[in-house]
Amino acid sequence: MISFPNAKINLGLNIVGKRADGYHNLETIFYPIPLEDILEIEVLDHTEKPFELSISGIPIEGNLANNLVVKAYLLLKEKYNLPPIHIYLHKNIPSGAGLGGGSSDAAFMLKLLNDTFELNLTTTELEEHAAKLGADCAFFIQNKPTFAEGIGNIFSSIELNLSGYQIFLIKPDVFISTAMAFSNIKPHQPELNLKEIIQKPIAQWHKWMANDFEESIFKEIPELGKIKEELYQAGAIYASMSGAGSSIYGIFKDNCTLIPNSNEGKYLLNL
Ligand SMILES: C[C@@](CO)(OP(=O)(O)O)[C@H](O)COP(=O)(O)OP(=O)(O)OC[C@H]1O[C@@H](n2ccc(N)nc2=O)[C@H](O)[C@@H]1O
Ligand SMILES: Nc1ncnc2c1ncn2[C@@H]1O[C@H](COP(=O)(O)OP(=O)(O)O)[C@@H](O)[C@H]1O
Repeated sequence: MISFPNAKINLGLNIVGKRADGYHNLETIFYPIPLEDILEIEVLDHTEKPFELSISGIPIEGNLANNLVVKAYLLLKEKYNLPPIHIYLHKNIPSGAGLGGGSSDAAFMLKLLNDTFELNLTTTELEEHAAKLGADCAFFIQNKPTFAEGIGNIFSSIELNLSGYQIFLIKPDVFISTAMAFSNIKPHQPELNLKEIIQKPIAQWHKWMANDFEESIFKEIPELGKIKEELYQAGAIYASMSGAGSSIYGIFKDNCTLIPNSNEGKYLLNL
């Protein structure tokens, strides 16, 4: 069975407080975008190994055994005694990009296992399992526009439809540490709640909606701020960094003339 885990962008990201455990409370909107990995599983009949994993496409750093698709499989195997499987993962979503690719792979793996082995897990049960694998992971179970708060793990669905718009996404070749990004932030309450901002015309969003990571990250890596500026100059009606970076996106009213090139980390997507 095959599935296509998609990426997300953050529309606005407010860091609203620091918690006693050192983590930060935030408010953001996760919006699914059609940039997709490919994930396939096949039952292995004659093997001693619990699983095999083949990965292709954009390289992922880190140990294969730490891959979130493996963690998702082992999580359900422990409870439901699943047979050995071969996992094929083709990465099209750049990692370390603020696009949630790893979390999406994990959530789609849970859904794939649920369907393939007829586990009859409910959406809520799938979300509970996903939450154990990463804060934003559960978002990809329902995979629809969502307002997130807490550490990015408390969800409420919102009405927002950007169909007909285009998004131009740029993943520059720079690394940003999420922990470092958080440590440079002074939490504050936004002037206007994100749920109210997205009711306004998109052309007004830039007046109200911000990604709180941008200020310090753009100071450290001016190239990123320049990319955002260039997206506005090219006609974007709203542009922002996604998550803790490093990708930057611009939303266009179906008139984007920028040239995509996935080898250079540039993507044009129809929403
Ligand atoms: C900020 C977001 C918003 O979408 O960025 P992206 O991952 O999408 O870029 C996410 O919540 C990122 O969550 P995630 O990427 O899972 O962060 P983790 O690896 O769990 O955390 C890395 C480090 O960031 C800090 N951290 C993370 C989440 C949070 N709410 N408060 C924090 O202070 C902690 O120091 C933690 O050790
Ligand atoms: N299937 C996967 N795809 C991408 N990254 C993965 C995966 N499994 C584990 N990771 C690890 O998760 C980290 C964050 O990846 P990802 O979720 O794609 O980025 P981001 O948190 O910036 O949205 C990567 O550096 C990688 O080491």
